[in-house]
Amino acid sequence: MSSHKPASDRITVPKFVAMKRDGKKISMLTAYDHTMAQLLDEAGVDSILVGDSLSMVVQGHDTTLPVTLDEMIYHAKMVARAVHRALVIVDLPFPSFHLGVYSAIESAGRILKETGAQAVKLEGGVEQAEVIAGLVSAGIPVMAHVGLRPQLVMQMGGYKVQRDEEQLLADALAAQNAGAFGMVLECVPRSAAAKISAELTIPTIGIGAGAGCDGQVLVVNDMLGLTGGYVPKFVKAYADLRGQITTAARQYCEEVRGGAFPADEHSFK
Ligand SMILES: Nc1nc(=O)c2c([nH]1)NC[C@@H]1CN(c3ccc(C(=O)N[C@@H](CCC(=O)O)C(=O)O)cc3)CN21
Ligand SMILES: CC(C)C(=O)C(=O)O
Ligand SMILES: [Mg+2]
Repeated sequence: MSSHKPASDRITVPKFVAMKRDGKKISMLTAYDHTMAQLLDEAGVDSILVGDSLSMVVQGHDTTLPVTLDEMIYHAKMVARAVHRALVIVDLPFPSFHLGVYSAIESAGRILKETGAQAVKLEGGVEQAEVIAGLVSAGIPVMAHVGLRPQLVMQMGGYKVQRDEEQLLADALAAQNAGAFGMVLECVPRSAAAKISAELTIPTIGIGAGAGCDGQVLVVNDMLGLTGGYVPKFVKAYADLRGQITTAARQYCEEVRGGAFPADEHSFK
């Protein structure tokens, strides 16, 4: 299916960055497949993240560590095929950027070549500055991810609010200086997030980081009320799709069992 929208509608990396300068808040949501990406793009979401959260949300793992680069690429292809306006960003999974700049370019290069996405995201600030700079010098737009970094869950022993302001600012500045075009700020006190956002020229996209960020991101399953297990405190439920899907599926089962479905209009003469 070809797009009828002019190419000028597309949110490119420079347009994404300009939204901060223009004082426009940036909306971002995750998506992992074609249907959801199409819905979000048509709803006008500015950016769609193919997050490694798909390890938990789609694949049912306990952490984001198991998802592979090949699996990220598989999902990113479905998403990018559906999206005409939003900036599509793909998470570099653990440990596809930890073996040095060379391996990071190999991983991120595959994402850009094979999926149709426009940028990658990686967890890290100060300690990933060299990798960010290497990717940028290869022409690959990089979003950083500072604060709570779910790929460090084994070291942290859980998902906790990150309160070391000095470290947070150092990470954010290192990512910006290395050439990142934006960054996610995850699970940091809102005062720290606001201070960092004011300090930086590139946009900050908050998740559990308060209203002072330049944009917001949520895991789409969480905000739609689709997540079955634990949902973090920073999530707002904009729908109850679990309830609606359960009701619909129950009704279907009843109607099949009782013979009410299919009616004549759902079959052929
Ligand atoms: N469905 C889903 N939504 C997410 O937002 C998400 C994932 N999965 N998986 C990867 C990470 C993990 N995330 C999480 C998970 C839990 C907390 C959490 O429990 N936070 C505590 C703070 C506890 C503390 O600081 O001691 C909270 O009370 O919300 C935060 C972020 C965010 N990401
Ligand atoms: C929640 C966002 C920021 C993320 O990294 C993910 O979905 O993996
Ligand atoms: Mg992620």
